[in-house]
Amino acid sequence: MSHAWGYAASNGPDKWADSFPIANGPRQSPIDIVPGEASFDSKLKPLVLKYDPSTCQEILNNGHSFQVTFVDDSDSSTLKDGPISGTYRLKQFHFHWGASDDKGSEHTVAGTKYPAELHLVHWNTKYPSFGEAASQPDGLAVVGVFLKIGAENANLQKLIDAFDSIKTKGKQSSFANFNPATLLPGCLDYWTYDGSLTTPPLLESVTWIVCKEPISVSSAQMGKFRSLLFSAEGESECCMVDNYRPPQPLKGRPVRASFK
Ligand SMILES: NS(=O)(=O)c1nnc(N(Cc2cn(-c3ccccc3)nn2)Cc2cn([C@@H]3O[C@H](CO)[C@@H](O)[C@H](O)[C@H]3O)nn2)s1
Ligand SMILES: [Zn+2]
Repeated sequence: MSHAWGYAASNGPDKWADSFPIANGPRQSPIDIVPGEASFDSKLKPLVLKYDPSTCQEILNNGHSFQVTFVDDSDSSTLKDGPISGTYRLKQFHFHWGASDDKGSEHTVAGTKYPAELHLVHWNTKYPSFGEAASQPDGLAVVGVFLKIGAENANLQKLIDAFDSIKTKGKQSSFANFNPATLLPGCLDYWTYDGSLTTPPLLESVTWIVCKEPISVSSAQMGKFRSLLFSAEGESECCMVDNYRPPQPLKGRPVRASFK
């Protein structure tokens, strides 16, 4: 497989190890989180998330998901405390979702799949850049938030309203003054473990912080996610769905809980 990875049978997660052998590494993500096997750690601090909406830059279809990218040249939007030490800057957030409401999340909870999962990607400012941090074992911290079918989510709707301008791969448009904190659940209890990027290059540099409480999304809003395309303008249309990697072997890693 060339480096044109994707989620189809020909280039999807089962094929990634051909070009990215780390796919079979010791700390791959996502995982199935089994609450009864997670250990409460009283030393884990509450998450401190400080986001400045003015650092929100653009929304883009990168051919694998859609992402909202932030200006990260200062400590305006950061993650601190929780399981990490130091300051991590917000780089971007994106989602993974399914072709139907019964699947789509990357992490699962005792085998339960959610229809989608939000990832807020942060990099450790002890390193000079995202790219440098991405190759370090403590370089990245990703906050995962599950989406559960329920009431329409007005904050997600602000993203959906921009979809017409990013329908196809490579499309981007300016996207200003969005506060990612509006996508966080009310309770910030979390599970945490050492893992990896869930897309190639699958680098084992991520401290995962997965929130226990989901946020709501309506089934109609999920339908709008599925109106995006993996394909570029002029190519045969391929709906952007099932852009999730399935759970990977835990290989003895501890999963800690910030709550009893
Ligand atoms: N499912 S998840 O685990 O959360 C994520 N999965 N992938 C994510 N990103 C893509 C990515 C690419 N690379 C990377 C690192 C080193 C060499 C080549 C590629 N790491 N993560 C997050 C992401 C990265 N980027 C861009 O990566 C470039 C290469 O480092 C960098 O020059 C740009 O400044 C930055 O914008 N954007 N998003 S997150
Ligand atoms: Zn992701």
